[in-house]
Amino acid sequence: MELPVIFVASGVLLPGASLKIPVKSKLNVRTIEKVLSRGVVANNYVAIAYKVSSEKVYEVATIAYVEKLFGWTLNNSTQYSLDVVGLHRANIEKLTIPTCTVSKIVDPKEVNMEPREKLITGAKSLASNSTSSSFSNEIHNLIDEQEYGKLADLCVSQMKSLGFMQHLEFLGTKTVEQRVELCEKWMTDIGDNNNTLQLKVPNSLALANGNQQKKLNKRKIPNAKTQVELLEEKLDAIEFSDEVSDRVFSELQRLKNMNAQQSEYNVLVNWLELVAALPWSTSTVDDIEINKSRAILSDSHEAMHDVKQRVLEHLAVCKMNNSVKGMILCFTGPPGIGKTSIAKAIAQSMGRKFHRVSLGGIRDESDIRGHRRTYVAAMPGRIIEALKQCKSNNPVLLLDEIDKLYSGNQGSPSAALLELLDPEQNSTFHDHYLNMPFDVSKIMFITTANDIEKLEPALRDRLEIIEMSGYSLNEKLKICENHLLSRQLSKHCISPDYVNLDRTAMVTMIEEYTMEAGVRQLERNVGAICRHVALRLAEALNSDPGADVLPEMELPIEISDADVHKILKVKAMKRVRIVEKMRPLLPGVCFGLSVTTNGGRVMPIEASKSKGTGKIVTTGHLGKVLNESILVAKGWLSANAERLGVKTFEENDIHVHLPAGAINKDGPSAGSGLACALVSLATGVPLRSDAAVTGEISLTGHVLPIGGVKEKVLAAQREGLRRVVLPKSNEEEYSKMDLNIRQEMDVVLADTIEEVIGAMMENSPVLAKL
Ligand SMILES: Nc1ncnc2c1ncn2[C@@H]1O[C@H](COP(=O)(O)OP(=O)(O)OP(=O)(O)O)[C@@H](O)[C@H]1O
Repeated sequence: MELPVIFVASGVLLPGASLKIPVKSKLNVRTIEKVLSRGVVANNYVAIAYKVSSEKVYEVATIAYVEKLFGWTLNNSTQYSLDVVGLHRANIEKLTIPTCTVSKIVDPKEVNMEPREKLITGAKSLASNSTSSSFSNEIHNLIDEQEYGKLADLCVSQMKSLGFMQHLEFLGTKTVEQRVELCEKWMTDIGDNNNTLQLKVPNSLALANGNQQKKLNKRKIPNAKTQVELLEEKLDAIEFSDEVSDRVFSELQRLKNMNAQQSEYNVLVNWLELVAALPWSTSTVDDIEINKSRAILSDSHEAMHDVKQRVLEHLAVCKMNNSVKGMILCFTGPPGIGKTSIAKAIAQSMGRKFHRVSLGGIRDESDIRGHRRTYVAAMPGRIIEALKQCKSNNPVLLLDEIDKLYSGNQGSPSAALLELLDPEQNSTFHDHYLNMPFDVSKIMFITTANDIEKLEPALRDRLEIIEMSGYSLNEKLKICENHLLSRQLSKHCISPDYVNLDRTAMVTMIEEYTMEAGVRQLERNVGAICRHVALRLAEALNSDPGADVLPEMELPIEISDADVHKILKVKAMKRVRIVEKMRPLLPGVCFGLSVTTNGGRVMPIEASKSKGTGKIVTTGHLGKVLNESILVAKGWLSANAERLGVKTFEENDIHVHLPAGAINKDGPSAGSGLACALVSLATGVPLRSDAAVTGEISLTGHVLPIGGVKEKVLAAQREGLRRVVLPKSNEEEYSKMDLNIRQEMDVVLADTIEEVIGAMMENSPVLAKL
């Protein structure tokens, strides 16, 4: 049989025993990378071969089963750790690295063997000295079944005082008889030397001693004792760095010397439990294949081609670099557009674990870094807690809503994030509770934010920002058909054959019952439809509980747009179309466009005049920049009044109002809209009621670029407007938009205020004077 071969120079794996092999040599690492880590962690068999000198390999090997394979990188080199269980002895026939051909050494049946008293007594003594109940059970089973060869194997694997060569000698024995003899000999030797096995003690005395021991055990506080022992076992199995190891084991020693009644006892136990539960050296092996990643991303997400492309580029760099150090993605955009779900897809395509840490509303630095152990009810921070749950030190960690961190009295959480996300510092991330450095540099951090402007500049500087914008109607339809519907149907346990959701019904659901850039409300609406269908199905089933088929019901249940109105009218608020409410437009009213954290929206601008002295009144919670834009628009109009043949507002007071008065509004992009509203007010000519405008203006009449082009155009489309006037300088962003939207919308690119007014007014005498 041909098996991958792992070389070991100390420690022998006997059949029935298990062994943890830290794989450090290049030869073994290469074997693992070539053969073992190809997508499989367990279900692998290997031959463990023993190096007796630098050139010589012992002729007998162990065929072993790989229970676990861990991989991690240290100083740019990959290391592994194998957990193996011994199965058989085997002769090495041919050694061709990375594999070798071996033939099993088959033991003759053990049934005819006379009971071996010496072996049995020694084994029982070993069992009674052992703390592991599974080991003593196994010993007793083997004694009962008279499997003396296996019993000898198990006993010898526990004789820690034997050397490497002695263990090899034992492995090389060809018959059960030889094995048992050797084992008995060593049991006696050990008994002579240090009494470990206590073989010399007469049976009756040993029994009495055993009883005494049991009584003593009863008197101990069993839980407290076992807890510390278990902790020690767990800690022993972890590979710590020297610095951490010194600290952990000195604390363990302190715990052992402590009285369980002391108040610090539990604090120390909890701390050590955390240390033992953290993945200090446990990582998953990255499995990045660009084609596979591309397929995962496109299967799980509709549209967002630019974002997927950026993500693939990012994954390619991770693959080439074999590291994710210093690459922190930040998905930004309105809610419900798939920021969280694309991060999940990234983790899936890398073969890493995924964990989401929600940072919304955090005010306290200790939420991230933990509390010092001296505080009552101290806890580790969210990062260490996440690592504990992931059980791997290289997960994809999603730091959700980093724009919603606030600074409180207890320090600034953003400052703690700075250290966490700094590639130079995060290999020694310091959690106050853990109070030891933990290497978080292998974690792939992904962050999300609705409003990137709210981030601290230093934090923003660390992030690679990927802007995501809302979806058009067609994109939402595709998402609904291919993802949301099937997800909601399976959530409500409804077969897709039972419902048919009409396309017009979906359009109604999107246009009339949602007003969002993403698809979260849409998913909720689909959920409401599914609940309605579930109710109808359940009612039909109730009428005849024993029926296999649904009685008197035509399947699939057709859901038309009329049904959508019926179902959602009671459950969801029908959206108010502000544009329709304002039509027909009066002179002085203009549709502007703005971007909020919920996506783009159409923002009406209203201007009216009354007799007065040229004063300007503004209402609607306008910010400083917006107020200044009004002055700029008025200034431009006054300067050009003569040319346009309009009166300036010297004998009038002007009132400018932006509805939805409770919402703060600011920013320069309303400049073009304000200029249009004032020109319309001055001339008495209403603006087009199917058009919206956005753009900053200068006093001399130039139209300057703005942000959020896609969001604004999509908002206009959602509101049923046909024309959008954009600054010419934003042409590039506009040209990157979906072809369908560009064909559907009539977008005018303007460089000057005159061009804007030309596009916003039709058939007006003013146009001739421009
Ligand atoms: N392009 C898409 N294709 C398929 N499903 C999508 C797409 N975009 C969003 N979804 C689905 O919409 C739902 C909401 O997405 P998600 O929770 O990722 O939004 P988010 O951007 O993280 O929102 P928030 O900012 O509120 O956290 C999810 O169920 C997601 O699968």
